Amino acid sequence: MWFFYVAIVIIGFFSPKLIDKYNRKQKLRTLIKQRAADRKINFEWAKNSFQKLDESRAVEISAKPFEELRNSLKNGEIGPVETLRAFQRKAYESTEKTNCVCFFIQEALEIAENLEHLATDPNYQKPPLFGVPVSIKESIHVKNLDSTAGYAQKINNPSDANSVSVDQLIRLGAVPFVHTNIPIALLSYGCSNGVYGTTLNPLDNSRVPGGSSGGEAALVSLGGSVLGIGTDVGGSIRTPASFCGLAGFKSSSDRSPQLGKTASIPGRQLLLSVEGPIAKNIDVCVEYLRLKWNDPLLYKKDVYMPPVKFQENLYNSEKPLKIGYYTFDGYQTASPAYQRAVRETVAVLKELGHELVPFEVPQPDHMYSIFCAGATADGGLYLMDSLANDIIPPEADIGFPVAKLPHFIQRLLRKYWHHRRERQIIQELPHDTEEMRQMHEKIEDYRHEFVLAMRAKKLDALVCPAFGCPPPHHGMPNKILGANSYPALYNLIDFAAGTVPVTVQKQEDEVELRKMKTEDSWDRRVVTESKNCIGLPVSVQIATPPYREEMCLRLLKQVEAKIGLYSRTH
Ligand SMILES: CCCCCCCCCCCCCCCC(=O)NCCO
Repeated sequence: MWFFYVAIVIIGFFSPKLIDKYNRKQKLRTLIKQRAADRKINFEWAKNSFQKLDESRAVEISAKPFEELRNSLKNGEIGPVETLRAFQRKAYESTEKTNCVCFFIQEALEIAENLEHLATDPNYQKPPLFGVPVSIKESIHVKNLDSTAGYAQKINNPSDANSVSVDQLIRLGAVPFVHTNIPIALLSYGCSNGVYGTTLNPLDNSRVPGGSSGGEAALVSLGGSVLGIGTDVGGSIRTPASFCGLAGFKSSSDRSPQLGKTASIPGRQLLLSVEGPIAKNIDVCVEYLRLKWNDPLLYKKDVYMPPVKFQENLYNSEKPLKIGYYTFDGYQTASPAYQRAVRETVAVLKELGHELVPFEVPQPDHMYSIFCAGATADGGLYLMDSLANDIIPPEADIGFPVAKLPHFIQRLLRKYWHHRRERQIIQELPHDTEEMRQMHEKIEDYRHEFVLAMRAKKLDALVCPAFGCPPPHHGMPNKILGANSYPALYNLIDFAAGTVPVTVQKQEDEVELRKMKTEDSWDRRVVTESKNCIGLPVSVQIATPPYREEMCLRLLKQVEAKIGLYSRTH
C-alpha cells in the first residue's frame, strides 16, 4: 500500500512539470509550423523577384567568378538589381538541392535599387564591393530577420540592427541577400536544426556539408553566392569549407568584431567566435579581409578592435619561412587522404623555398579536453538547458551521452568512465566556480606551452590536416568528436587559420583506410565514415599566431596556386 502512496506523490510532483514541458514543446512546434509558412512566402517572394530577369542573362551573370563579377558591376556591364536577381535564382536552385537558405533578405532589393540609382550620377564613386551579393550565416544579425541559431524558442525575435560586419558590407557596396542554415546551437560540424531542417552536402547528399557555417558552404559550392560570411569557434568556417571543396579563413579573435554578436554560449571567455569568409578560392577571402581591415569605420563601430590594417608587407613578403608540420596531432588519427594532403603541401612549400620541420602538438589529450570545456564554458549547463527546452531532430544531437548527465553523476563517473577520451573531457568540464577558474588557467597555460614549443623551433607557421575525416553521414558528427581536434586547436590558442582544398580522396586512400588501427568507437567511426569517399575534396590547414593573419593567407595562396583544387578545375 505504501508503494501506491509513494507513486502518487512522485506522479503528483512530476506531472505538472511534464505537462508544462509538453505544452512548451507544443508551442514550439506551432512556432516552427508558422516559420515554415513564412519561409514559403519568403521563397515565393524571391521567385517572383528573380523571374523578372531573363533566365539566360541570370545564368550568364551568376556564372561569373568573384573578380569578374566585381569588374562587370564596376564598369556597368551589369547592374546591381539584375545581379541580385541572378543570384537569387541560383540560391533558390541551390536551396532546392541542399536546403541551404533559411531566408532571402528582402531589404536586399532596396539596397540594390539604391545602388543602381546612385550609379546614375556621373560623379558617384562606386564603393569596392559595388553590387556584389553576399550570403550571411543565420546567426549573424541582419535587421528585421531572426537569428535563431536553430532554436525554435528564438523564433519571432527579429534583430533590431545589422551586425557590425553586415553594416560594413553594405557600406562597402555589397548586397547581403540570404541568411543561411546552421546546426542548432552552432556547436556541431553537422548542419541540422528543428526550425529549418537539415542542409545536405552538395557533393554527396548523404553526408553533412560541415558546420556550423554549413548552409554557407553548400550555397557557395553550388555557385549560389561568391562570398559567404560564417563564424568559427571550433572550426565552423574551416570545416564546412573543407567538406564542400572551398577556401575558408578565420582570424584570431581580436581581428573580428565582437560587439553585439550572437555566440553559441554567451559569456564564454577565452574561446571567442570570429567571423570570416568562405569562397571558391583564397583570393576572394584575401580581398574581403583587405577591405574589411582597411576600413577605418570598422574600428569606430567596434572600439575594442585594435586598428590593424591589412598588412601588405606580410602578405607580399618573399621571405622564406620556417614552418612546422604534422599529419597526426596525437589525439585523432586523421584519415589517410587528409595526411596525404599535408605531405603534398609540405613538398610544395619546400619547393617554394620554405623550411619545413616536423612539429609535435603538446599534450594532445589535454588540448582537446580543455577545448571542449572552454567551448561549452560552464560544464555544458547553458547548452543542455537550452537544448532541453527546444526541438532537436536526431541528426542535430550535440555532445556524447555521458557529458549530458547531471554534474553530480558526471563527478561519480569522472574517474571510471570506460571511454578514455570521453572520460578526459568530462574530467575537464567545470562543475563549480573553482573548476571554472582552473579551466581558464589551463587554457592560458596551454597557450603559453604551445607558443614556447613553436619558439623552440623558431616557427612562423604550422601545416596540418584541415580535419580528421571526410564529411560523415548525417547524424554522425557528435559521435566522432575527436575528428574536430584539428581545427579546434587553433581556436583554443586563438591563432589565425585557414584551409584550402588540395586533393580529392583516391583509391589509394581507401586502401590505406583498411590498415588503420583503432582504439575506440570514435576511431572506428572515423574509419567507417571515411570509406567510399572517392572524389570528395580534401583540404589542408595552415595556421599562424595572432596578428600574422596575412602571413597565413600568403601561404594558403601559395599552396592554392600550386595544388589548389580550384586552380585546377576552373
Ligand atoms: C555538454 C558538454 C558537451 C561536451 C562536448 C561538446 C563539445 C563541442 C564541440 C563541438 C564541435 C565544434 C564544432 C564547431 C563549432 C563552431 O565553430 N561553431 C561556430 C560558432 O560561431
